[in-house]
Amino acid sequence: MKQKKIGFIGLGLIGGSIAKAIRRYYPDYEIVAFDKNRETLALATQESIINVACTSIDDNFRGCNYIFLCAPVAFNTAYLKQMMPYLHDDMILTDVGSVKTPIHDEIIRLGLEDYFIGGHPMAGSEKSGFANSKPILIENAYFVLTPSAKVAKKKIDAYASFVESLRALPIVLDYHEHDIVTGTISHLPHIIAASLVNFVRDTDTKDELMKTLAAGGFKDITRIASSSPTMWEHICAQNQSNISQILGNYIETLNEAKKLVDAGDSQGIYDMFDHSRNYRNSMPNGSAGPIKRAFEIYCDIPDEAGVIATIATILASNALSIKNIGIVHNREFEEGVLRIEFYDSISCEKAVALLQKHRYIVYER
Ligand SMILES: NC(=O)c1ccc[n+]([C@@H]2O[C@H](COP(=O)([O-])OP(=O)(O)OC[C@H]3O[C@@H](n4cnc5c(N)ncnc54)[C@H](O)[C@@H]3O)[C@@H](O)[C@H]2O)c1
Ligand SMILES: O=C(O)C(=O)C[C@]1(C(=O)O)C=C[C@@H](O)C=C1
Repeated sequence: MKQKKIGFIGLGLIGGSIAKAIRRYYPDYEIVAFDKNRETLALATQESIINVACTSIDDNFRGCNYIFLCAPVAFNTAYLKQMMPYLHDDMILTDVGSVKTPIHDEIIRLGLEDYFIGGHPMAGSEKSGFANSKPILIENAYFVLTPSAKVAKKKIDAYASFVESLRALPIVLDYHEHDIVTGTISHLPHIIAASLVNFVRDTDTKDELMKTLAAGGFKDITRIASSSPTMWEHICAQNQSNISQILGNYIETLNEAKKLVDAGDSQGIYDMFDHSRNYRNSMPNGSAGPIKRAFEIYCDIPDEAGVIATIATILASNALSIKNIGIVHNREFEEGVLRIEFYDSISCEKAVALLQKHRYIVYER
């Protein structure tokens, strides 16, 4: 079978992670990449992730089966015209940008709808660049596909299968709807996180007490405030009208919360937290879709000798069989936690209760 050729324009966190996943599952595919950063290309070549490093968009991109545009969103759109000489009937042109309407508008303007299916992995990190990319980043994450109106169904099916084979979860959406949904669940939270951090900086005491005392709550809600300013400047400009509308509605919600506090409305305040807790707890933690959910829990462990043996003994002495156990580092638990896999959901639930009783911090995903 002829091996495929994949092109990347931009090989940072997301481009690099997709390229690494392709290299993992399709070691023989040819990967060509252009990135404006030469060190990135050198690193990707050194790690044998790419076969060809391009210092411009050149003839190396001829004959690609897929071309992934993985630069900041406005640059992806700006590159479309330059991609035209490299498009052919059997290929898919795609992107990974966090906003979809402007790139689709430009695709229509240039008459490239037969080739283009927008893409957007719903996974990421506050860290950027190829050095932080990992094949596991897209694993079990939704990967939104926004097909152009004229693209062949067989191309959509092929792209969805390719995404699945990289262990991500394809989901097809209309691109306008995509921009409203991501505006609410991704763009708004990034603006809230950034403005909250800046609010603390601006109102902190002289001796920076707020900065010193900020604990789990503040850190949980503001991790993403460390994200790339360039990436977010592009996203806010490209999804401007949706974000403006959503921000306006959200400010109304904040005003409602202020009214409850001002009025000392204890029932209203209770309800606000009760409703949010119920809805947040109803959000799926495990993977949905075609990839089977593992019955696993994650446990914070102290850095002490024998701790894994202690946990294994607690579980075994309560007749809970472990399928797999080991320390993991992934996009969520970068410092590393103990991952324990069981054979069924009941064992999982019993293990959580048991370990919590022994004062371990346990996460279910
Ligand atoms: N970071 C996330 O959480 C996340 C998640 C999903 C999608 N995205 C989208 O993925 C895209 C890339 O984001 P990222 O997080 O990988 O950013 P990144 O900064 O890690 O990577 C961007 C890469 O593009 C290169 N680049 C920048 N301008 C370029 C240009 N003009 N020409 C060629 N290369 C250029 C940079 O050198 C870098 O290697 C963005 O469109 C973003 O909206 C990001
Ligand atoms: O986990 C993170 O750090 C992210 O911000 C990832 C995140 C998000 O969830 O908002 C960021 C931008 C994307 O387009 C998709 C995913």
